[in-house]
Amino acid sequence: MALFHVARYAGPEAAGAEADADGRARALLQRLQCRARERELQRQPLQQEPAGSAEPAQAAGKRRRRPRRTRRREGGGAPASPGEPNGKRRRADGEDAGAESSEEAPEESSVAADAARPPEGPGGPLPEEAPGPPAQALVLGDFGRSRAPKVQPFLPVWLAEPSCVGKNVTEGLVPIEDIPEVHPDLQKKLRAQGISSYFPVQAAVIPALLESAAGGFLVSRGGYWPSDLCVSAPTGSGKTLAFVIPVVQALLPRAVCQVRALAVLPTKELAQQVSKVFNVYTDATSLRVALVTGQKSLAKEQESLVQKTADGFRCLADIVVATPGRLVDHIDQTPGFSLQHLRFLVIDEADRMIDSMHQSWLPRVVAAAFPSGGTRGPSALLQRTRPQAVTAASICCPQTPLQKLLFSATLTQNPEKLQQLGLFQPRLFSTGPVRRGLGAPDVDVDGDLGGKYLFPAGLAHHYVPCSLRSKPLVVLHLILEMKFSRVLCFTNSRENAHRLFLLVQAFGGVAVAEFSSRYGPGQRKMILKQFEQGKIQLLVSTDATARGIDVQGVQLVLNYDAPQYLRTYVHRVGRTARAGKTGQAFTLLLKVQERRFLRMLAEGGVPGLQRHDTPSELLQPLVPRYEEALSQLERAVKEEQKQKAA
Ligand SMILES: Nc1ncnc2c1ncn2[C@@H]1O[C@H](COP(=O)(O)OP(=O)(O)OP(=O)(O)O)[C@@H](O)[C@H]1O
Repeated sequence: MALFHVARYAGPEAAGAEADADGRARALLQRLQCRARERELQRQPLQQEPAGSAEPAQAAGKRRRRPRRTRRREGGGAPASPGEPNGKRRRADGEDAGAESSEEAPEESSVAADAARPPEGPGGPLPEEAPGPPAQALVLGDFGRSRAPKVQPFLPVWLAEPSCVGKNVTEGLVPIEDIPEVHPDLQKKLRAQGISSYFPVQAAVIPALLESAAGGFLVSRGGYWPSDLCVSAPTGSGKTLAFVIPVVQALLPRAVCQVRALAVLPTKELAQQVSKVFNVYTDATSLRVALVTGQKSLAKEQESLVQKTADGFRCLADIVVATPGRLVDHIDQTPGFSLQHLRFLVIDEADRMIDSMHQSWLPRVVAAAFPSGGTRGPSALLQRTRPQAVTAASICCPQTPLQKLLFSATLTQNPEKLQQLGLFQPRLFSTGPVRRGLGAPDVDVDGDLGGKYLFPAGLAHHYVPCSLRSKPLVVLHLILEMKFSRVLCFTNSRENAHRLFLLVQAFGGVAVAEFSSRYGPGQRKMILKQFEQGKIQLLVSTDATARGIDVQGVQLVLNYDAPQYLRTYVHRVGRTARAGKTGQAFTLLLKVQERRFLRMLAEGGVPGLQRHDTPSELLQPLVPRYEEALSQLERAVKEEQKQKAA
């Protein structure tokens, strides 16, 4: 006889494959429970309900639908070809594969949450397949009988009590001269770039980083290792300069050329963007920046990293900006590429990089930075060991510490995920919301009740209810009506991006281009450049441009396909309203998507979401041209399919 029934508790942040597997298992369990309940109800109605009452049947019907809802994916429709496969995951080339997909591992997926939620209704009988416990048995996690109380996260102190940073980049600016610790040459460069004040996140992080690097390349005063830093601030709030300035300054007194700073980013485009910023601030210094993303051949990249000399190898780069896969290639295959002097490891878009930890790039970097075999020669003097307690012995040898710097607009608050990064006495800088403790509501630094993430103050959020057939028409209407010169439109798959691009092109009157893994890195670079230059009015893109990409003057972000996860929404809409500017975000929603999407945004604390209706009278004038464009699209798609088959 079973004494205990253990109902498993799934944490709120079930993610990735685990969540999928869990979700499937739970959906199966729910289906079994529902079936058992239906059978029970069929037996009961004669006792409880008057004959002919429709309620039990309805109730059973309602319950029957629940498990199906947990599996549904709201991918949105194909632009012009309903019935086409939609939202299919596709591996893009190299590092960008994950970025292309709209399926960012959910930080907290509502679908998973739905699946994890116990079946509703008190006193529901247990399924026949799983006979109930004896009356006197202790039932652990008895979800079937009572609703499980929401588990409050218990956060470590460093996560629960961050250093608060102002969220608004138009307020609380700090004039450059008010942070005199920044090197005069760098101040001059900032001014030359048109920057006269630091944004709040920069004003908080730059002095903290400079202070932790005050001991030069060696451990800080008193032999203490510097804390690793985590920075969570909204999109477009200037996080890049928050690490570029202090890293460049710390490396300026360059005794010998070694890789002392490494920035790892999830996509080639982002890495390129960050290396460009490093180049601006290292210009006219002796510091060299190398970009390793796989855009060039391995041999070409090796030439920028190391040079063979008579007695070994000479390092050519002080700062390396890399994508994780290519970085590991160089650790494995580039003779003389050493990370033994690495002082800063910058992990930008850190939550996304944690998702890519299965590639094991971080353990490889750490192993390369702390070689176990011991070093010979002059550098043996600075041989370092992993962080340890400060003792008289540990401070008698000079040591170069390795400091990890994490940045993201959607930094995870999940200690288990962060633990994978092996952070040393971490310190968090956050624009909130701050979790004040068990049961207390989240409060942001300005005292407002906040949601999960913060958004740029100048961003206006809208949603547009529409049907699958009218989606492309609504896009055309919005673009033609609003007359914005730079619009970024996101789809959930590269097929959708391609078809929408072909359709808008066939419609005419809009300078349109597409951005996805259909194009090679060189072409993608050119497309982004043209978009930045204003030669492209509408860029239809997969999520490859959703994160970090900083294109000046994007006034409108259109979610042609609604994003499935809040994190994806935060990053997509964050391509506009950057650096204190204003911007608009419109999300097209099918009827079936509305409820879930609005709930997701409400939980995420999206401020002032507005409904924007597009009555059919407004769309009507576009219909004749649109239908012509549709037939052109059909022909183009057939032609492409023929070419593919040939
Ligand atoms: N102090 C400043 N004054 C004016 N503009 C700034 C300042 N700091 C950064 N910027 C500009 O703000 C824009 C956004 O900066 P950045 O790309 O670093 O944002 P971010 O916080 O990294 O955004 P995301 O989370 O989307 O990657 C850039 O164009 C940058 O040049």
